[in-house]
Amino acid sequence: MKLDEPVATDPLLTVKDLEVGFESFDGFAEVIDGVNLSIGKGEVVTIAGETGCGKSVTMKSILRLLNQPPARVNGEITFDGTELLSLSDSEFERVKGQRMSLVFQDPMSSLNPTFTIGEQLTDTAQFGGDSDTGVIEFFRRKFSSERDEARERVLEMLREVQMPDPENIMDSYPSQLSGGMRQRALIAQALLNEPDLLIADEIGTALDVTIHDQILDLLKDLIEEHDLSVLMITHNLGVARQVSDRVYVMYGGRIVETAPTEELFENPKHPYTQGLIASIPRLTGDEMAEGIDGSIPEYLDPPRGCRFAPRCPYATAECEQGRPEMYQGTNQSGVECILYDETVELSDRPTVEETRSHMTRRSGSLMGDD
Ligand SMILES: Nc1ncnc2c1ncn2[C@@H]1O[C@H](COP(=O)(O)OP(=O)(O)OP(=O)(O)O)[C@@H](O)[C@H]1O
Repeated sequence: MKLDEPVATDPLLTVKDLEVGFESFDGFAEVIDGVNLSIGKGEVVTIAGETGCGKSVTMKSILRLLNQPPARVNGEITFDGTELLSLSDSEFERVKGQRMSLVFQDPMSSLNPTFTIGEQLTDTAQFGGDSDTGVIEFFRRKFSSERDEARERVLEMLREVQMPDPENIMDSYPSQLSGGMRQRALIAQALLNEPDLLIADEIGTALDVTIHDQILDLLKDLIEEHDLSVLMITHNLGVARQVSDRVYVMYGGRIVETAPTEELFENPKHPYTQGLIASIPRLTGDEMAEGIDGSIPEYLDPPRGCRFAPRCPYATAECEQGRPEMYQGTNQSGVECILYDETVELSDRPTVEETRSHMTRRSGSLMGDD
């Protein structure tokens, strides 16, 4: 059976056959089940899916942030030709420190409340990629002229992320900044050491819509100016549409569909992707789907076949038998659903409107008016 997702041209990061499970008193939870993905040089890729689909576990596996045990991680993660999972901790920290950066969703928990923005960002600018600087060397450098140069770089970067009044912000503590300013500070921090790969987890999600849009616009400009490769994680397909070149839709620890962003929105194939798109609030029209009925699979005892089958309006007995193939389309797209086997008539494949009407009918019947 062919399960491979299409691969990026000139990949910077490749994840192959990733499997991640967690040991617990109740048993073994098989969360990530054979994920393949890749990010090309200069490409912006999003992993999108509902809460609990495994986006963060995938991201944490790439960054080796999961404690083993209870986690068990298998597969291959290759960054610019280097296999990451087999590196020693110090070798990995060096690659991560010098070439990857992270922006987390909650700026308050990522910034240290007891140091000023200037102190924290200058430390990153000066020591960002050096994970093994000794204490004596750390203090020698901290009080050398190198510190002034690093501070200058921070100021420049704060201006680049359009931070208002950057000189003043350098002397402020995180709690004195608004949510949007804190997010800008974190983006500045992430870019200080000119990474090749930026990983952004639900960036700006906690902010109100206007500020969120401003942050995404800023991010788009910075990605282009700094020629970054980006892996974004979001539960919001609208965000994926705004910033990414390509999208991976994740469900129940598997990639169920991938396509270039425009193609995914114009012609979503998997019933789950269609359900997510149908759930995006529409500004016109009087009917809006309420979201996909049901909940994500129980990872301690996941469905044997397609993990979406229990929630899928088109599921048949065959869907419960085994995992569907990843049917590859043209142009780096693929869908893991038996409806895309070539023996299925085009007219028997669902459209977003059909999926929307299933969802609306269900939510209507829940309200007792069907
Ligand atoms: N350390 C852990 N131990 C046990 N189970 C875990 C652990 N971390 C995550 N999981 C389980 O893995 C599943 C996927 O979680 P994950 O956080 O990756 O989802 P997500 O798609 O990123 O959701 P969210 O958008 O809420 O972050 C969840 O069912 C979660 O309970």
